[in-house]
Amino acid sequence: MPANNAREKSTGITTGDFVPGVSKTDPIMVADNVTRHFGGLTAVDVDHLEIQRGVITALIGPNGAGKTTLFNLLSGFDKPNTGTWSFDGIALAGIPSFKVSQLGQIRTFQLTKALSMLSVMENMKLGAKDQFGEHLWSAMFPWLWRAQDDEIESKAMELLARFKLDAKADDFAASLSGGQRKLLEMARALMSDPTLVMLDEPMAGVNPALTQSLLDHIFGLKEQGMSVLFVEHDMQMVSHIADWVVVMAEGRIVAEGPPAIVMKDPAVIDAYLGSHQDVDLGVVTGRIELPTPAEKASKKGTK
Ligand SMILES: Nc1ncnc2c1ncn2[C@@H]1O[C@H](COP(=O)(O)OP(=O)(O)OP(=O)(O)O)[C@@H](O)[C@H]1O
Repeated sequence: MPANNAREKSTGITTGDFVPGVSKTDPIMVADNVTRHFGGLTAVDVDHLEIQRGVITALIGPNGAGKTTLFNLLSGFDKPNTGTWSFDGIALAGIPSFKVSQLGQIRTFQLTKALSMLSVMENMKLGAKDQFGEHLWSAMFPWLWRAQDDEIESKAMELLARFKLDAKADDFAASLSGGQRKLLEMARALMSDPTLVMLDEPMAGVNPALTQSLLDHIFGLKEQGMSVLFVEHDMQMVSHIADWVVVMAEGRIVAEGPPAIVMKDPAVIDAYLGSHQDVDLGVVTGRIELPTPAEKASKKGTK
C-alpha cells in the first residue's frame, strides 16, 4: 500500500459520464425515486443512485443535506414516503433494519451506540448473527450453543486485537474514549461478516492519533473485499480514501465522481462554500430555476 496520503484508488466504477445517478459497472445497491418528507421539509429526494461493489464510496454534503436520513432509509431504520431500493439484488423497501443487517448490510451511527453498561466483549457478542442460544428450543440444550459461543468469543477477540481493544475486552464500554467507541462499533459491525458496511461520520470526535488507525481500518475493509459507504465532512479524509464521491445538497444528489474531479466541480464548491454568493444553493440542486439570458434581458428592458 502506498504510504500515508496516496491510497490506491479503484477505477472502472462507471462507464458513463460523471453525472448524478450514473450507472455503475457492478452495483451492490440501487435506489430509485426515494423521498422522505418531514412536514413541509423534503429531507431526501433521490431520483436514482447506484453504489458500486468492492469500493469505498463517500457521501458528502453540507449540514442538513439529508445524508443521515438517506442512510436511515437505506438501512431500514426509517421509512420513506416513496421509493424502492435493492441490496445485492434483493428489494429492501419495507424490510426492517435487523433483517437488512442479516442480509449483510450493516451500519454504524454518528453517535455511537455501544451499550455502556455491557463489557466490550459483550458488545461484540451482540454483533454476531444466527446465535443458537437466541432460539428457545436450542437455548434448552447448552451443549448446542456453548461451542458456538466459544467460536463467537474467539472471533470477537481476534477482531478486538485487530482494533487494539483486546486489552479492554472486560472493561465496561462506558470506560472507552469517543474514538475507541468508534473502533468498537466498527469491530462489532464486522462480527456479522457484512458485505456492505455503512459508516455514518466514522471520524467525528476522534482524536488525531486514532484517525489514522480508523482510516487504515476503513481501507482494510475494502482490501478484504467489502463495499464501504461512509458519510464524512472532512474533505481531506474523503480524498484520502474514497474511490468515489456522491454529493448531496437539499436532499438531492448534485454530483458524483472520483474525488479529484468532484472536489473541483462548481456545484460541489457552491454546495459547500457558497463560493458564488450570487448563486443560491437551490439553483445547484435544481429547486430554483435560473432565468434564461432572454428572460434576464426582458426583465432589464421592463425596468
Ligand atoms: N426526525 C426528523 N424530524 C424532522 N426533521 C428532520 C428529522 N430528521 C432530519 N430532519 C431534517 O431533515 C434534514 C436532513 O437532515 P439529515 O440529518 O439527514 O442531514 P445530514 O446531511 O445528515 O446533516 P449533518 O451533516 O448535519 O448530520 C434537516 O433539515 C433536518 O433538520
